[in-house]
Amino acid sequence: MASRRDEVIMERDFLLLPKRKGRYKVTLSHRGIYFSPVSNNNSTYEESLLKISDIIGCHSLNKSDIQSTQVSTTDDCDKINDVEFSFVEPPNFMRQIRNALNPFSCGFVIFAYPFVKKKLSSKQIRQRQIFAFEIPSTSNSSEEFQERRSEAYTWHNVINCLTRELPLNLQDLSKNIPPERKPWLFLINPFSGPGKAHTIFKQDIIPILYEASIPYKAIVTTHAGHASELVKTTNLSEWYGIIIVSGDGLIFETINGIMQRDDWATSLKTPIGCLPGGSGNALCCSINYAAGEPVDSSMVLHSAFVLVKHRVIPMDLVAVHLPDRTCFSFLSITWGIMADIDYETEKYRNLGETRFTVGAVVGILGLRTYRGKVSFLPVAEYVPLAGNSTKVLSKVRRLSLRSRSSSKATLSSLEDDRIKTSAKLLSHRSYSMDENSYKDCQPNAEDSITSFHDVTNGSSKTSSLSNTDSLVGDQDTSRVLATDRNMNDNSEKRIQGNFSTAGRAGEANHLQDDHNNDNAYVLHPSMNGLSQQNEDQPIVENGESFASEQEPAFDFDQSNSFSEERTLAGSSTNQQAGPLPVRQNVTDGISQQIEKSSSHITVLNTGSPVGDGLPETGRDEFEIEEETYLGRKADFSPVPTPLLPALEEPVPEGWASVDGDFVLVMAVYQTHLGSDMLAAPDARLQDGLINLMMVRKGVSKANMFRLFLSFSQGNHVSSPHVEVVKVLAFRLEPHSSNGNIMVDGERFEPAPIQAQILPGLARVMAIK
Ligand SMILES: Nc1ncnc2c1ncn2[C@@H]1O[C@H](COP(=O)(O)OP(=O)(O)OP(=O)(O)O)[C@@H](O)[C@H]1O
Repeated sequence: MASRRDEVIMERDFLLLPKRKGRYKVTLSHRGIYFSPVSNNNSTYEESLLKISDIIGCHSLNKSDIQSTQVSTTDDCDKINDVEFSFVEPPNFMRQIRNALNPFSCGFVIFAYPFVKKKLSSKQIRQRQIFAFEIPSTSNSSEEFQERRSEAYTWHNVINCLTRELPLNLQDLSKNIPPERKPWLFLINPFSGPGKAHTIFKQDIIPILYEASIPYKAIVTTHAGHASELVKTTNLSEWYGIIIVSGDGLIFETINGIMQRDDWATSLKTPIGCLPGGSGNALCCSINYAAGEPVDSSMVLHSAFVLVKHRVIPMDLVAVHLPDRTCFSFLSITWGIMADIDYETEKYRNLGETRFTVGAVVGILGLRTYRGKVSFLPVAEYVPLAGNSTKVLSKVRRLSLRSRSSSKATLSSLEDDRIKTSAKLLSHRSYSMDENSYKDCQPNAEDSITSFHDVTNGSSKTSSLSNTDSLVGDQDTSRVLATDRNMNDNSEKRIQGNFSTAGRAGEANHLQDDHNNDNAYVLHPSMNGLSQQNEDQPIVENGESFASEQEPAFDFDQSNSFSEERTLAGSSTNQQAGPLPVRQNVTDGISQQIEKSSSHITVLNTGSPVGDGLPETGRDEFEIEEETYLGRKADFSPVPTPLLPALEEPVPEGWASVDGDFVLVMAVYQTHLGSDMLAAPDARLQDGLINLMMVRKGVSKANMFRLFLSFSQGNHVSSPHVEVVKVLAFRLEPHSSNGNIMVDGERFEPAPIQAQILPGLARVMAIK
């Protein structure tokens, strides 16, 4: 018997359906469900383990429960539930289980997605496995049936609590009843990428939602801008989260729609999930990568798994000031070859990711350069290239970031739905990157000594920072402090900004404020019914595959249930879309912050760019509202961007500038720009940093080919042709109107733009 290190929660004998061949001893622990045949002789059997971390749901096996759920459809829901049940037909194996049930069967079905080795490959991929456990009956009495039934419920409920990471009452297991989930809102773009988003949703996602007992509503977008219109007016509190089944364009549209609401700060707490339906799917790739899931063609299943098993995690956004508006980006800003590839291959989006490969070849063969100026606020010392040489004489120091492991502290801090974390800017050069807590970084003597990772020689150093220009990051103490040579003895020129992140409760909290949803279009998958197998995914029981019968393909359009826009009957607050958060220069922002005068968060005067309009006497310290970004109090006010002056004004002191000819300028804040483009390998969803990369004129086409080939592994960051700088803010000033500027895949005319990181502003459904 396998050794177990965790506590046994429940244990008893079961029969394994549909065969009922012999009894199995089944033990439930926090780690998983162990089971092995009960032998009548002395022979020993190997014990199997279904890990809780691989299980997405558990349904009751009780036949009467299944029937009662099926007949419990109301008039309102009839149509939807017809769709539900006609689509989620039991697959072959599930049908066998269903047929094996009798009216007195009691037990539970487990839906798990463990990693298995892919056939003819060394790759590990997740695969659906279904196990049905029935409690053997000992008599025909109704008392015995009731006992078995209530015991089966307890198993089913406890397993669901464990899979949803809900706290368990170990004293009285029957008290563990997981709360119903709040419905999820899916927005599906039928024209994204190769146009498969709708099919993916029907074939791959609905069964998984069913297995995980997640109620949902799906809206297929009918036009560009549809998602934005919806999220601007919908009562978002009705939904657990918004899940985008598309590419990155629809995520951009959704986030920017939310940011146009008056209550943007509150609304942005609605978690955003994504499923890969587009051609690049950069956020899906980045989320999968952060979760340790494969980032490849099997991504739909892995993304769906991450989605169902997610926690709510803060994600950085970037405020982008364009000449005529502000938008909010979650992915990247590109100019030069990457932007050209992205824009010029849009017409080939039906090729999926291949369009980027074709575009790269065309782009490199006709390599273009663009003249302009890039200014930025680095978090580490920036050592510029010598002249126009493509050889980096001295590499930029980069930060050594924390590991990608999950931060329980962050998650638990979110559950209070209060600010318990904050990132502080102690000066233009200092920034806390601690994922766990963004602890206070009040300057003191200790702070002047800490360590940084110097990529030039790969060594960690301890450095005294007084009068240095280096970023200092102490990973262990969660402190980052740096002093700026220009600011050190000049408090008037220091900025001390604080970006606070307020948390949203994780799922457990969401569930607590669940409510009855009477929306006619919300689908409620049965908690107890049986699911259709995704035909691409063989069902495996104990490692044995069960070929599924060919199910007739469901005609989605005929159902008329998802293929058209649905009004959110009863779900709209009729709230007017708020004014687009306007670009706010530092002066305005700080003036406003003074008016609010609050505790906790302190912004010191930034010096020159802030000068106008501020009282001379008030320059040292201004206070801004607590919960600047995410608290409810931030609603109805523009998003503060204290690092950015007005676009017409010069950049502040302490910024670096590079003027010249560029092949590429790229600012990335997610790891991936596509499944084959590990653009910023050490980026994190919530590290509060922009990875600014520049390739200057002079690089040969052969080297550009090499550079693009090295992209898939993220090795381009160590290429001598690529400058990588981690920055908090930057400005890009093209000297001509040629080319394209792409923000999250959306094109903008080449014109001056500037951007600032907004740490942890959004919420995503991910696993860290
Ligand atoms: N029904 C629709 N008809 C036409 N355009 C739509 C519709 N729904 C959404 N859109 C628009 O389609 C655009 C492209 O979508 P999206 O970026 O999600 O796909 P993609 O470009 O193929 O994927 P990726 O960004 O990953 O390359 C978005 O800007 C969105 O506004």
